[in-house]
Amino acid sequence: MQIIHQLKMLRKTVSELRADGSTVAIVPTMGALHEGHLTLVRAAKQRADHVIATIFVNPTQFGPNEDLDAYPRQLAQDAAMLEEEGTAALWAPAVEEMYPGGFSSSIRVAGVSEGFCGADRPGHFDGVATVVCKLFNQVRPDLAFFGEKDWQQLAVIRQMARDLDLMLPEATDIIGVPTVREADGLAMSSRNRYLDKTDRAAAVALPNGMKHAIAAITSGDAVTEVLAQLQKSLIAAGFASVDYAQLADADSLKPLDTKPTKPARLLVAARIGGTRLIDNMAVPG
Ligand SMILES: Nc1ncnc2c1ncn2[C@@H]1O[C@H](COP(=O)(O)OP(=O)(O)OP(=O)(O)O)[C@@H](O)[C@H]1O
Ligand SMILES: CC(C)(CO)[C@@H](O)C(=O)[O-]
Ligand code: BAL
Repeated sequence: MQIIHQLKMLRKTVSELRADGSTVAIVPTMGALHEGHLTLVRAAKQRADHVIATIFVNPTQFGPNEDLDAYPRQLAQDAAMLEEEGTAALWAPAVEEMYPGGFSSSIRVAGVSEGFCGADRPGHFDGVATVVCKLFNQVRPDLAFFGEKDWQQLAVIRQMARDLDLMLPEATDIIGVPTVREADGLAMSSRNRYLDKTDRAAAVALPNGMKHAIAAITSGDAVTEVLAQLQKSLIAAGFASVDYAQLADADSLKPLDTKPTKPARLLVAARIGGTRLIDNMAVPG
C-alpha cells in the first residue's frame, strides 16, 4: 500500500490504478481507525477494484473550543490496519497540502446542514463539505463510502454532490454503510477512547435509551413525551447534557413531532465526561 502525502503523487497513483479501466473507491476518514472504518473499507473493496483511504484531521470542521489538538493521530498504526485490508493507497496530506496559503473557498449546504450537529457546531458542515468536495476532486472516485453513524453528514454530502454534479453517471456514487456497534450497542467512534471506565459503562444508556424510545414511538406513545423521557434517562445515567434528541424525516431531516408515516430517524447528541457522542437509528414509518 502506498502512503501518499503530496497531491502530485496522488494524481499519478490514481491514474496508474485507473490505466487498465479499473474502478476506484474512496473512504474518507480522520484516522484513529476502528472496526467501523474497516467495515467501510471492506464494503468499498467489494464494489470497486481499488480502494483509496484518506486520513486527514480537517481543521476547518472543528470549532475553536473543540478537540482538534487532542484528536488522536496514529498514522503508522492506521496504515498497518489499512494495508491488512488490501487498501491500494492511503492519502494523508498535511494541512498545508490541503489548504495552501491563500486558500479562501468554502462550500455551504443550506437546509440539511442547519439543525442538529449543524446548530451545535457552527461552521462544522461547511468544513466537512469543503474538504469532501476537495477529496472527490483530488481522487475522482467512482464510489465514495461514508458511515450512517454520521447520518446528517451523509445527508449533507449527498445534497452537495447532487447540487454540484459530483454524482453518477459521470462521477461519484455515494454509499452509506450501517453503523458498526460495540458488543453492548454503543456506536463505534474514535472519540469513544476519550471515555474513562465509568463513563464508557454509562454510555450504553444512549443506544439502549434510543431503542426504548423507538419502541415507545412505534407503539403510539406521544413523540414529545418519549423524547423528553429519553433526555431524562440519559441525564439519570450520567450524561452531563443532551444537545438534541429529535425525530426527523430520514432524508430531509425535517423534525417530526408525531409518529412518522414514512421512514424516519431518531438522532441524538449527548455529552458525557466532556465527550460529545452522537447516534441515530431508524424509526419505521
Ligand atoms: N461506528 C461506525 N460505523 C460505520 N461507520 C462509521 C462508524 N464510525 C465512523 N464511521 C464512518 O467513518 C468515516 C470516518 O469517520 P471519522 O474518522 O470521523 O470516525 P469517527 O469514529 O466517526 O470519529 P469521531 O469520533 O470523530 O466521530 C465517516 O464516514 C464515519 O461516518
Ligand atoms: C468525512 C470526513 C472525513 C471529512 O473530514 C469526516 O467528517 C469524518 O471522518 O467523518
Ligand atoms: N465523524 C464526524 C467528524 C467530526 O466529528 O468532526
